[in-house]
Amino acid sequence: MITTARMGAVDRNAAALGVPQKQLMESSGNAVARVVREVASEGDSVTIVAGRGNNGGDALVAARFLDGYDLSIQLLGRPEAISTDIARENWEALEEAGYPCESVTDSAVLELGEPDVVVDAMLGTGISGELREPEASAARAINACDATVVSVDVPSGVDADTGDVPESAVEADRVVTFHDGKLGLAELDCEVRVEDIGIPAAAERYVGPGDLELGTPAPDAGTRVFVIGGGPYTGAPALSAQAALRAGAELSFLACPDSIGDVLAGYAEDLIVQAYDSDRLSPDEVDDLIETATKHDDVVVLGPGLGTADETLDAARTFLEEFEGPMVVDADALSIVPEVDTDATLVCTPNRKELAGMGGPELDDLEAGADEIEAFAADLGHVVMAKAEADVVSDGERTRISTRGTPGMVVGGTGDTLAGITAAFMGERDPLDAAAAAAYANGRAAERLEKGGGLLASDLLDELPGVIWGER
Ligand SMILES: NC(=O)C1=CN([C@@H]2O[C@H](COP(=O)(O)OP(=O)(O)OC[C@H]3O[C@@H](n4cnc5c(N)ncnc54)[C@H](O)[C@@H]3O)[C@@H](O)[C@H]2O)[C@H](O)CC1
Ligand SMILES: [K+]
Repeated sequence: MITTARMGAVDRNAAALGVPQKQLMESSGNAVARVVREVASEGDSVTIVAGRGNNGGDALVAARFLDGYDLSIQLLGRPEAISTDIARENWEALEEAGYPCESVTDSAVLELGEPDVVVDAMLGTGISGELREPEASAARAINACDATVVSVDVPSGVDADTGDVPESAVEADRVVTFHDGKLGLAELDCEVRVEDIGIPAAAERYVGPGDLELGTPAPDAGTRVFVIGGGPYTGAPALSAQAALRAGAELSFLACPDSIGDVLAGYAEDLIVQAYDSDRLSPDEVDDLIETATKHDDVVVLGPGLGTADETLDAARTFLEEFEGPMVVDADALSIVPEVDTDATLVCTPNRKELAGMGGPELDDLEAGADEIEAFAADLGHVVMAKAEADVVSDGERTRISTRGTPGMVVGGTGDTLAGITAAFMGERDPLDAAAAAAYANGRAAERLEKGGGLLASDLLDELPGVIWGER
């Protein structure tokens, strides 16, 4: 099963891999025609009712695969109103080649007659809410006639994600949907066929620009990130907190020992430092930290630069046990995740060594070990983003790989930026989608800098907005 948002992301990744949407539309149209051939006999009359989006475009392609039938092609609206280039090009090709095309500009004029088959291609995944005119009248006409109704992708009007069926929706006999099943089609009383349209498996497996779009909230999402880190180290928490801002967080707070508060504040005026009265994180601070994070619906980053003092790990353990919000767990805090029972929503971001230290697989090549990482994430019950040349992100059921980045990223601190970006995205996005998008953004930032060696994690910061809002 796939959501329509994820389907859109996979489409976009396919285009980035060199398989553009128009090619997918050709496959979709072909698949629609195959189902029409199953329900119609040679010479039967087939009426295509096409909307102005790509759902209509699929059916316009199908027309070219239906020689031998008594075809009628009705476009709902004026050709100038076709909303995508690829659908318009397919319309123009039909007109040019002399197919029986009509543009219906007044819904009352949709003359269905008594066709044997109607292809319902008014609306697919682009719909929201009850059908508007002229689609609503056209749906009534389709439902009133005796024809076998073949719906393209989804019966027009039905929400492919939720399965909501508004009163005005088309009642289909058959549905041809593409690439993968849609949750919203499961309850329908008709035959649903899932057809392969030639999307490369890599478009789902490897993160691409579609994942960036899917996992990145709008720049005004208003997410607050709360980094709990520092003590023995100062750079790591500052990088996480700054990366969160560059990735669109509205505010980035840093909770740290007061011994380093001034140092952290001195790194960047954009950070809000909340120092506690101690040399390192200890259980005494946890209640306050949870109260602050919970009150403001913060996304927490726990771990960067915390160190491994016993009392610090005790504090991290208590925090995990008691916090119930979204959080990224990185670095020194990772080792305790397997021992705690938590209601928080976690993305854990171990490198190879930390992964093994958590009881996960010992791997040289993370990509080759993706199945083992998936199994580990399933056991752990949290999203795992294992980091190396390839980053492997898994929630135990879904696994995505990012091969973006450069060898220069081995430098210290690039994991800290990744944790901050992930947190900024997690405020408004599914944790797996957020983590996958963050891996892509962090890696692309390094690629854009084109440094063979000598990359600094702090170099990535300036580059992030251009990647995130320029490439999504
Ligand atoms: N990988 C794939 O699955 C592929 C699917 N394809 C097909 O593309 C459609 C989705 O196309 P899109 O252009 O995004 O949207 P629609 O055609 O569904 O319609 C958009 C159109 O409809 C208007 N609209 C929205 N809500 C309503 C409403 N309630 N009443 C009337 N009109 C409405 C909106 O304004 C838009 O203009 C997918 O389903 C597949 O069929 C591709 O062919 C390739 C790959
Ligand atoms: K449809």
